[in-house]
Parts: sequence; structure tokens; C-alpha cells
Amino acid sequence: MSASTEQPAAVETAGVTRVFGSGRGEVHALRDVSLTVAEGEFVSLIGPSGCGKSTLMRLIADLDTPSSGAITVFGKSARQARLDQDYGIAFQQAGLLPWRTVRGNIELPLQTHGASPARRRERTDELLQMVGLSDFGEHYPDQLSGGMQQRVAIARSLAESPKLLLMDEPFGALDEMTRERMQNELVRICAETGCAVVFVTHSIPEAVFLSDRVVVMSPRPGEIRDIVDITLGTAAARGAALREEAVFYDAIRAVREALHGAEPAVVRGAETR
Ligand SMILES: Nc1ncnc2c1ncn2[C@@H]1O[C@H](COP(=O)(O)OP(=O)(O)OP(=O)(O)O)[C@@H](O)[C@H]1O
Repeated sequence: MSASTEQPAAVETAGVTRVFGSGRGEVHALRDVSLTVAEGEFVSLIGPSGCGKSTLMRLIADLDTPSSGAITVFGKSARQARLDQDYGIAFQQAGLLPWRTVRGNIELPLQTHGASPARRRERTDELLQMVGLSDFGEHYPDQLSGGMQQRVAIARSLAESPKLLLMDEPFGALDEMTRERMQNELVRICAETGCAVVFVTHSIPEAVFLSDRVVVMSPRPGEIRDIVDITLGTAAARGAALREEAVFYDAIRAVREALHGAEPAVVRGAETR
């Protein structure tokens, strides 16, 4: 992906290691993680609790710095990509500004990039409808449930149709029906906008439904244990009916086997339902 004639990868991590603390308190969170996410590719990270998934996301988003190794985003340093706001972020904690209304939060990226008030209103209306919060535009984040706050954060991350989305368990606090609806929407949006996504989840079916590749990580220190190619076809083929099909279950089994390795161990923190 880094050849000069090709487009730079959406994300490239090369030998990324992150060690927290020092001496006896050292925690090796990630070891030698090399991963390339192509433009337009949907890649999920899955692995046991504490294996460094969020750490990797924070490093890509330049909210933290690797102990060694390098990260580029569209060929730029992680820092430059953050300053240029080259991607949308939806992380576990919604990260909304409590003093702005729901509408004000969703509009923020549009405002930063100088969209006109009319354009902002139109786009925000669209997004509010998409995440099922049309009646809550004038509410403040602390007036919403955790799942509603997450949906606001997802709407905000999509506001500018970015070429890259960094999503860390964005659907974790949603009820099952809303979660499936948001998954369907995300597949549609990715097909429409051609955006790349790096997506952290504990749910194997969710990873399989959404992804082109599922990156399976080992317990701490997190390393890439395996990468499973998911060949379920284009967005059009990934309709709700796919969830009932044998190929879907085959892909789930492949990821589960990669996650559990040789032994059928119970991997804490990874849901197989
Ligand atoms: N700022 C920090 N200081 C010290 N240790 C940290 C810090 N951030 C993360 N860690 C440690 O690094 C390891 C990886 O944490 P991380 O949150 O990335 O895991 P995760 O795979 O996202 O877990 P989960 O699936 O439970 O969300 C954990 O052992 C955690 O305690």
C-alpha cells in the first residue's frame, strides 16, 4: 500500500508497541502491531478484554504515543491527520460537549470546517433522523440515556462523510434492535461514501457482519494473532437476511476458532452470540 504509485493506506501501523509505566509496574499493552487498512476497507479488531484494542485506537487517533513503531493515516503522521481532522471518531465514552445541545454536538465538525448554517441544519436533520433522535435535537447530553448519547456521537462522527472512521465499541450500549439497525446503516454509509473504518467490538457476529477483515488479537501484550478475511460480498449482499445465512455462521466460526486458538478456551470479554 505504501508504493509511490498507489494511494496511501487509510491507516498503517508498523511495529507498534506500547508499554505503560516503568519498572515493576510496567504494563505491556501492545507488542509489534503491524497493520494496514486500505482506503475504503472495513477492519474490525477483536480480542479478549485488556488486549490493547482501545490502546491501538487511541494511538491511531493521536490521543497517545507509541513506545516504539510508527503510525501513518493517509500517509501523514497521526498528529498531522488529527490536526487536519481527517477522520470521524466514535469512542466508547460518547465524548460529547455537555454545554452544547445534541444538535450543537452533531454540527461541530461541520462548523469547524466552515459549512453554512443552512447546510449544517440540513445535514444535522438527516443525521438526527438516521440515529432515531429527531425529537431530541434541542436536548443536552445529560438529558439522554447512555445509548442515546452514543448515537449522538455516531451521528457526529458521520457528519462530514469522512474517508476514515475510528469506532471503539460504538454500539456497546445499544439495545439489540437499535444495534442491528445501526449496523445496517453503517454498512450502507460505508458503501455510499467509500470510507475506511477501524472498528473495535466484543461481538463476533457484529465484526463478521460489518467487516472485510477481522483482526484477532492475543491476550496482553496484544499482538495480531490472526487476520480473517470475510467474503460476504458487497453492501448490497449484506442485508438483514445475511444474518440467517449459512455463510454468515461459517465466518463466525472461523473468527471464533482464530480467537480461541487451538484450545476451545473461554475467552473472557469476547461475546460469541
Ligand atoms: N493510561 C494507561 N496507563 C496504564 N495502563 C493502561 C493505560 N491504558 C491502558 N492500560 C492497560 O493496557 C492494557 C490494554 O488496555 P485497553 O483498554 O487497550 O484494552 P482493551 O482491549 O480495549 O480492553 P476492553 O476490551 O476491556 O475494552 C490493559 O491492561 C490496561 O490496564
